[in-house]
Amino acid sequence: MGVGKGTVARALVKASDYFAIDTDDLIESVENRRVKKIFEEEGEPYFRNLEKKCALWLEKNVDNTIISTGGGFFKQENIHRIGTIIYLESSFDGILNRIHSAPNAKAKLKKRPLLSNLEEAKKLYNQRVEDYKKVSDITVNVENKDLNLIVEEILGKVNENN
Ligand SMILES: Nc1ncnc2c1ncn2[C@@H]1O[C@H](COP(=O)(O)OP(=O)(O)OP(=O)(O)O)[C@@H](O)[C@H]1O
Ligand SMILES: O=C(O)C1=C[C@@H](O)[C@@H](O)[C@H](O)C1
Repeated sequence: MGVGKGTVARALVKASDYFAIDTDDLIESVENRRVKKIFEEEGEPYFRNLEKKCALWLEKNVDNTIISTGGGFFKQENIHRIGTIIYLESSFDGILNRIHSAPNAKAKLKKRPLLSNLEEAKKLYNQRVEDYKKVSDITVNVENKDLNLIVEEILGKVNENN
């Protein structure tokens, strides 16, 4: 949430032949409602089940594509069969600064139910940070780094990895 997935994905599309999709966007599209509404109206397990369905579909049907994912998507059992996993690394404060300095900061915070309580969000970040490192094939630090450099690093590391 707020680490720059969307921004980085859009820059990667411009700089390469890849196209990009986003798991939260796919889920919102098939449900015809926002993630926040899905959490409110159906609860988190229902959302996680949609992520699972999405993960199985991605594994079977999507290749050579940049897939940005929701922050909890890494837990999907088939994650390694979907593709190369890139971790955009940042401190919690780095993420918060990003979100707060975004021109649409208020809307962004409203959209993300798990960010509504900062203490809880920090707890979740601390719980996940080691798992993110473990699950990823490639790590790119994005804190205070120019977008062009991030793109260059990702494309370089993906080439090395394949
Ligand atoms: N390398 C960067 N340098 C400076 N600002 C950045 C960089 N990457 C992203 N940002 C800014 O940080 C904010 C959050 O980025 P973005 O919306 O891409 O995050 P996200 O991870 O896709 O968030 P969410 O999952 O909540 O949609 C945006 O205002 C964006 O312009
Ligand atoms: O970190 C998470 O678990 C989430 C992040 C968002 O992108 C959404 O996928 C949803 O709000 C859950």
